[in-house]
Amino acid sequence: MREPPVIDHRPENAPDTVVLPARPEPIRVSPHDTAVVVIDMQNAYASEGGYVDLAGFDIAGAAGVIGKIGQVLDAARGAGMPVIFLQNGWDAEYVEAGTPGSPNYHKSNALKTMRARPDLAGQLLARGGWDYELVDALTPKPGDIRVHKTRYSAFFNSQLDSILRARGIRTIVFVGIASNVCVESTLRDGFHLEYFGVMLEDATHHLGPDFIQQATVYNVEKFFGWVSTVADFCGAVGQAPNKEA
Ligand SMILES: NC(=O)N/C=C\C(=O)O
Repeated sequence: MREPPVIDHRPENAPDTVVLPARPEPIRVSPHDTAVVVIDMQNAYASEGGYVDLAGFDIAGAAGVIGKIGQVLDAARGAGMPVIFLQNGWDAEYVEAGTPGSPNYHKSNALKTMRARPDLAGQLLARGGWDYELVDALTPKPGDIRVHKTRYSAFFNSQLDSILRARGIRTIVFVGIASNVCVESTLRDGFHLEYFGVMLEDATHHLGPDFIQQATVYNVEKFFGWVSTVADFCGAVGQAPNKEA
């Protein structure tokens, strides 16, 4: 079988690019125009006692993902790529969460859990609280960027698009939780905004049964972007000249 062609959106012979092995095709990336976007690695989504644990989802896979994301971030920072952490949630009064006139009010499992358990009122995904904070192991380093978001897609009503465009970013490497909700929503919106989205499948984790992860990987690979792995990402960007050098 013939090898698939390398996907490359830059002029021929653009400097400082490396080929990232990916499905369905390898894709050429450059530290000059690639950012790593870390979706919602907050206690809410990755720690025992956080929102998704309290809401009854299985978070057993989250611990492994934290370590994988740490490897990705070390490689990205070493290559001079921007690292952008998204944090999902709302103000302490939950104004940003929406009223009963918002679908979010009815679909958010955090809001539903708090309505079912009044002892948790004010604790889930509220800015300033433990649940909203990033997990300790992924504390941002100097130069990393944090962006607040209030809905599943990190592009909606946030600073993300401006931050990426101001830095000339064209390719976004996605890691984080949950593959099938905020990662996929953001990658899809990125596609419609003309970003090339790459999901590192072993640095993401899903909410729901295991087939859900496969469904997201299928959607990304077939319709919205590219799927790669932590080892391939670290191997590829490890060869890229550091743009600060
Ligand atoms: N970060 C996410 O994918 N969030 C998914 C569900 C939620 O925030 O309720």
